[in-house]
Amino acid sequence: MLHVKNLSGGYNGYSVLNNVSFSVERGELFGILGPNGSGKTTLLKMISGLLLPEQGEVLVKSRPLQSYHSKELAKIIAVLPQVSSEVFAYTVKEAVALGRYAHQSGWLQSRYADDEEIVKEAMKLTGVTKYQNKLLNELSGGERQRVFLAQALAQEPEILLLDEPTNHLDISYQKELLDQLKKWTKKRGLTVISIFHDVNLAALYCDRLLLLNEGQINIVDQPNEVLQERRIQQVYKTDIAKQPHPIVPKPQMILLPDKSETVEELSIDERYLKTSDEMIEIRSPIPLKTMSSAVIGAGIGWYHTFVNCHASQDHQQELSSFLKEKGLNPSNTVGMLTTIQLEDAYSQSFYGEGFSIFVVVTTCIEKAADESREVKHSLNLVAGTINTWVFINGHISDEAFIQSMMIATEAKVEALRDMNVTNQNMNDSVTDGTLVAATQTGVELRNADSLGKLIYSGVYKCTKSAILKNKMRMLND
Ligand SMILES: Nc1ncnc2c1ncn2[C@@H]1O[C@H](COP(=O)(O)OP(=O)(O)OP(=O)(O)O)[C@@H](O)[C@H]1O
Repeated sequence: MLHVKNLSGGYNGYSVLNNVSFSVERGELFGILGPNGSGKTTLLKMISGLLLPEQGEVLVKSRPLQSYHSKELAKIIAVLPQVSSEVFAYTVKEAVALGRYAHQSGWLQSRYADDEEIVKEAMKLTGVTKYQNKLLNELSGGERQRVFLAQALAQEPEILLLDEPTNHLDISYQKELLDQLKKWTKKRGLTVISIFHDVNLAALYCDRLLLLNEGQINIVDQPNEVLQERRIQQVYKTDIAKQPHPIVPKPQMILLPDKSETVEELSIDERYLKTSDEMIEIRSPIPLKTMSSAVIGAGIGWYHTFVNCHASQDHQQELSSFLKEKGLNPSNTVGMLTTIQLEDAYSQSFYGEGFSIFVVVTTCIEKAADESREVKHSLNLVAGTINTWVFINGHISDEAFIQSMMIATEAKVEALRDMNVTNQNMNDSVTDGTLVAATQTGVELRNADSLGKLIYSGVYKCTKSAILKNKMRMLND
C-alpha cells in the first residue's frame, strides 16, 4: 500500500531524516515512535506530500506520491494533523463536511445525497453528532479532536495519517478511538499510520512499530521486538522496565521514577504481629511486594496490611465489609479466612546469611470419623484450611517469588504427612491461602538456594507447630 524508500531531508537545508525506508501493508495499524525532535512529524509530512524529500521517494499504491494530483491523493490519504486554529469558526457539521471536498467534482456541487450520508456516518462513529451545530471554538480539546477525526473519515481514505490522535482525549475516548481504528483496519482494510508518544498505547493497538531516533530508523518490527527494555532506555534516555500486559499478550513499559526518598531497610518480624479473637494482623510501614492466593488481594501487588480473619463466612464481599469496619482499606490489604482460634497460630523468625524471613501459619485440624477403625476415639486427623504467610526481609526477583510459593507448599505438605494429617485440601487446595511478601529493601537475595532452604525449614517447622497447638486444644476440649 505504501513504500517509503531511502527518504532523507528536512527544512531549508537542515537535514532531519536520514535514509528512512519501510513499507506498510493494506489494513495495518502502523505506529511511529521516537523521542521529541526525532523526526516523526517530518516523516508524516513527507508521506502526506506536505514536505518534499531531498532524496528518496514515497510510493502510494506503487505510484510516486508526486505523480498524484492533490484532489486524487486526497481520495486516498487523509491526514489528521495536530489541531489547527483556522477552522474554529466552522460548525462541527461544516468542519466534518470539509472532508468531502476531494470527492466533489464540480463548482458549487451539492453535498447532499451521498455526501450528507457519509458526513452523518462519520459524525456518528466519532460521537460528535450531538454537537453538530456548535462552533468548533465552543468545544473542548478532546471533542474537537474527534471532529477532526470525523473530518478525516468523511474523506473515506484508504490511508489515514494521524499525528498523536489521542492527544487531548481522556482514557475512555483514547480507548474508543483506538478500538474503532483497529476495527476499521480489520473490517474495511483501512491503513492507519500514526505517531504515538504513549508507547504502551502503541504496543496495545499497533500491528508493527517504527522507532525513530535522531532521524534514523532504529527498528521496524512487532511491538514485542521494538519494546525491549535496553533499546527503549537507550533511545529515550530514561529508566523503564518491561512488563507483560496483565490481560492481553502485549508488552507494556513501566516508568521507573527516581527514588527521591531513600527507603529505610525493614525487617518484618514478631513486633509487627497483632493477634486478637477476630484476626491476626500485620501492618507494614511500607507496602510489600506480594504474591498470594487469598480471598482479598490475591495475585501480585503491593500491600500494606495482611489479615487472617476468624470468620464463619467465606464470602469476599463480607470480608471486604469486615475490613472496612476495622478501618482497613481492602485495596491495600491481603485478606484470608480461617475457622481456628487465632491464638493457635504459630509464627517464628528464621535467619539466613545476611537476611531473615518471618513465617506465620494457621492450620485447621479436624477429627474425621473413620468407620474402618475399630478402636474408638483414635485420632484420624484431617486438615481444613491452612494459611501460610512468608515474609522475606530482602529484595527478591519475580522468579524467586514463584519458587518461594512452590517451596512453601512443598514444606506444608511434608509437615502434614509427618504429622499423620490427611490433607483433604490436596483435592480442594483452593481453600488454602499462601502468601509470600518481600520488603524489597536491603540485600538483594540472589542465592535462591539459601532462601529456598530457609523457607522450607521455616514453613515446615511452623506448620508442624501449628498442628501441634491445634491438636493439643482438640485433646483438651
Ligand atoms: N518547520 C520547521 N522548520 C525548521 N525545522 C523544523 C521545522 N519543523 C521541525 N523542525 C525541526 O526538525 C526536527 C524534527 O522535528 P519533528 O517535528 O519532525 O520531530 P518529532 O519527532 O515529531 O518531535 P515531537 O515528538 O516533539 O513532536 C526538530 O529538530 C525540529 O526542530
